[in-house]
Amino acid sequence: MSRFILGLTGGIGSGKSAASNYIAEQGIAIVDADVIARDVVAPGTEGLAEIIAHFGDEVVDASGALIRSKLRQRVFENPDDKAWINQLLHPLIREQIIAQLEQAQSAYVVLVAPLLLENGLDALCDRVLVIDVDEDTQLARTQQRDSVSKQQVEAIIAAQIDRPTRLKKADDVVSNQGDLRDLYQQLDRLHAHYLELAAQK
Ligand SMILES: CC(C)(COP(=O)(O)OP(=O)(O)OC[C@H]1O[C@@H](n2cnc3c(N)ncnc32)[C@H](O)[C@@H]1O)[C@@H](O)C(=O)NCCC(=O)NCCS
Ligand SMILES: Nc1ncnc2c1ncn2[C@@H]1O[C@H](COP(=O)(O)OP(=O)(O)OP(=O)(O)O)[C@@H](O)[C@H]1O
Repeated sequence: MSRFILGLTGGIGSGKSAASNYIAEQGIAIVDADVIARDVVAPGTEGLAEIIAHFGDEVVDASGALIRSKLRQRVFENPDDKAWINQLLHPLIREQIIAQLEQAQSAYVVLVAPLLLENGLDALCDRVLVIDVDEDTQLARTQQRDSVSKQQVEAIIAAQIDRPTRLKKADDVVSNQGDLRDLYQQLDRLHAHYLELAAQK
């Protein structure tokens, strides 16, 4: 692929969506793995049919839609269930990511994925930007956003790459410990840099 692809990652609740929404406002195309992860289990998909065959009818509601909170509980309480859902969904997600990256049209393209480094999706990218916060901030912001227990967020953090390893793999790091204005200021500088790098490619 000749276009410049920025991989954007970070742990749960680090601010990936806040960062990518801001970059999107600058006219940059975003491919979001979390959005794709929802599409591949939408009603009527092969992905959802396999989930029902494995977990049973209790993970879907009366309309046939996946009850995500139920699956989340199963997946992050049971390592075998987590391994099973990952082996089902990660190839489907990867395939869609590649298709969307090929179609994206803008000065550069951002691939946002919580498991960018864990799943080797960084191989698709020219550069990796990590959104970084400490674990207390991850816990506080995720619990404020979702109705989810501290224990469950801790289990999700434990299922992701550890912070020092993530930071070591980054080309660029943005700290999101401050307020959103502070985040946007750091992103403004990087965006200008990415436009230059993309123009050189
Ligand atoms: C378990 C599910 C149904 C829970 O859905 P829910 O709507 O509650 O959460 P959502 O999808 O928004 O994910 C929230 C965050 O959890 C983390 N997370 C999700 N799945 C995983 C996973 N398999 N391993 C580690 N962390 C994960 C990410 O940081 C993500 O941003 C869902 O996360 C899922 O289908 N996960 C498997 C697919 C996957 O790996 N998605 C991540 C994108 S590649
Ligand atoms: N700098 C900030 N100050 C205060 N709140 C913030 C800041 N950045 C993000 N948030 C809030 O913290 C929560 C988590 O941010 P966001 O959803 O962007 O994280 P994420 O990395 O995309 O999470 P996930 O991995 O769960 O998809 C959101 O409710 C968001 O509005």
